[in-house]
Amino acid sequence: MFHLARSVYKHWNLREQHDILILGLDGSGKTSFIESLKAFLSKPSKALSKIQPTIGQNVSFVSMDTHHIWKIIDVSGQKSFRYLWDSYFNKENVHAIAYVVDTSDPDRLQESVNELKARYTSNPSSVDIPIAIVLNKADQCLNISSFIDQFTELMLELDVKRSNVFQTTTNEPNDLQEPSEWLRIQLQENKDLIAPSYR
Ligand SMILES: Nc1nc2c(ncn2[C@@H]2O[C@H](COP(=O)(O)OP(=O)(O)OP(=O)(O)O)[C@@H](O)[C@H]2O)c(=O)[nH]1
Ligand SMILES: [Mg+2]
Repeated sequence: MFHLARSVYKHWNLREQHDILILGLDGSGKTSFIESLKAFLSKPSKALSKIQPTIGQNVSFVSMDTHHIWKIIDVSGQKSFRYLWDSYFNKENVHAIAYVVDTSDPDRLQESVNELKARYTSNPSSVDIPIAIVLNKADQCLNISSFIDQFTELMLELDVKRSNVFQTTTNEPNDLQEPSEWLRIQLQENKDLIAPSYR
């Protein structure tokens, strides 16, 4: 009886963990996006002005509620670290992706599209991973439609099952509501394809 009660108690206390991969070119605003998400969720967060370019990768854990935790993997976008993207861009390793794009720099739009496309080409089953395309630096964007068109076309061309496009400015934490809520729903609805881990 004691053992039964203990296992019920243990099961009740287990939390669902989802691993969220944050990718995008250097300087697109990935680390700012993560810190802004923490601020939106009223968690301790770093001042955006103190963020330095990421060297390699950083992992942080964010409690979403009493039963759900996100392991957020922030990988550097610098060219010399992009080889690291490949080790995560795989449905065995992540439950969802946020792909952050700097919309203040149209000259790098094609590079951003090409880097994402290349990951799907080498890992075709990644189309099962929900992906939020985060069109960031909306405060400095002059022509958002070319970004929306290119990424929407890419998602259709690759037949990605669950994708959506969002516009954000990282010093507006409320901008994080829509992408985080969308990801939360996708993670639950996609459980049959990519099961969470428990901790
Ligand atoms: N105007 C504006 N600047 C932003 C926004 N988000 C981030 N930035 C700035 O963009 C620069 C790069 O931000 P990071 O968050 O370090 O970018 P990153 O993608 O993590 O870069 P790496 O770690 O080098 O891959 C910083 O100066 C940020 O303050 C935004 O929404 N609007
Ligand atoms: Mg960074």
